[in-house]
Amino acid sequence: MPLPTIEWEGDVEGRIRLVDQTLLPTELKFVYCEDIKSIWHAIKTLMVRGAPAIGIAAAMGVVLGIKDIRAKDADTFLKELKQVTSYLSTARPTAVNLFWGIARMERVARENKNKSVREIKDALLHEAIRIQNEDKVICRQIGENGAKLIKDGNGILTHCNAGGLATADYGTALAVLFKAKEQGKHIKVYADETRPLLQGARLTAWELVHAGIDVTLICDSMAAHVMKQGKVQCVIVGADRIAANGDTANKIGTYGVSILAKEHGIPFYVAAPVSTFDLSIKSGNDIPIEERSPEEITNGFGRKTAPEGVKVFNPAFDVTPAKNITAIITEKGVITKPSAENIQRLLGTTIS
Ligand SMILES: CSC[C@H]1O[C@H](OP(=O)(O)O)[C@H](O)[C@@H]1O
Repeated sequence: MPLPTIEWEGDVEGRIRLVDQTLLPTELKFVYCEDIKSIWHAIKTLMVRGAPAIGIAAAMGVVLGIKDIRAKDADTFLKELKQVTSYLSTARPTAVNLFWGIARMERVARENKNKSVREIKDALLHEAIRIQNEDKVICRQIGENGAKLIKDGNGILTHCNAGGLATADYGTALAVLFKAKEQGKHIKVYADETRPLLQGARLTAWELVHAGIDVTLICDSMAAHVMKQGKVQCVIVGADRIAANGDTANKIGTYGVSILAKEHGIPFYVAAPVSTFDLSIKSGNDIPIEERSPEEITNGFGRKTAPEGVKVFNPAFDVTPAKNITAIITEKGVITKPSAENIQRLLGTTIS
């Protein structure tokens, strides 16, 4: 049974329960967020992370935030709701799902503005839970669509974690692997450890070991060698924001892997829900790239690994150009050789 990454407990006065992913793989611990500051902190510090999971966390964070709104009328409530959503929007900049989740909540509030404040709050809670439950279905559809690209005996390289822990429970890139295994395909996965926060080593390897999938952990710098040895027949990664032309922001290092894949004639797949597309952004040049603290590199997991005062550059994401992407796997279908035209053809012009 897939592990629930994040769930709501109770009614509108309830709380969020989530897996604290910073403790994995050594400790599986559920923690509770009962106010908006604690969910903001959980997103910021990657206790909960991964674009779809961040979207769910933001939506549930809105429900935490409105607990403190005492407005009796809908107009005042909507004004105070804006303060809640503006605050949540500052947690992390790159994964568009955070802003997509918030926008869905704001839309529901507007649609219910002629009701009582209590009814609006109930509608917002239902929407947050709907977003979580939709993600469970969407990820399984991504798995179904992507597994068609996987052949029995394939070696597959992945980067970072786009597994159940990055979503409600089933993953995007890893959903394809889970589905391929369910179909009886024998696959061998090579998981990049993914410096500096090691989501590949700590999370992807953990998920795949528990799923009984053959996984080999490698350092990021080994990907080229493994490809040159003919061990990899395809690469599959997640995404945090996909521009209208198919340029894709994902964990730092993904762009380099796409170049290596191209050099070795290996298909490079991105798996992502439609909600990760940002059609308001024409190309990857416009995707905001989060920069994180130097300590993630100089004090990785509690050990000093760099001289005092050394300059550090720590972008958490990079952008893979559409020309390096063989196909984008979504719940609506597979977009081969992604471009503004075929993305619009599959998605239409708006993303709900
Ligand atoms: C299914 S989205 C997963 C995506 O999010 C990760 O970033 P972070 O761990 O910083 O939230 C990484 O880019 C994954 O590919």
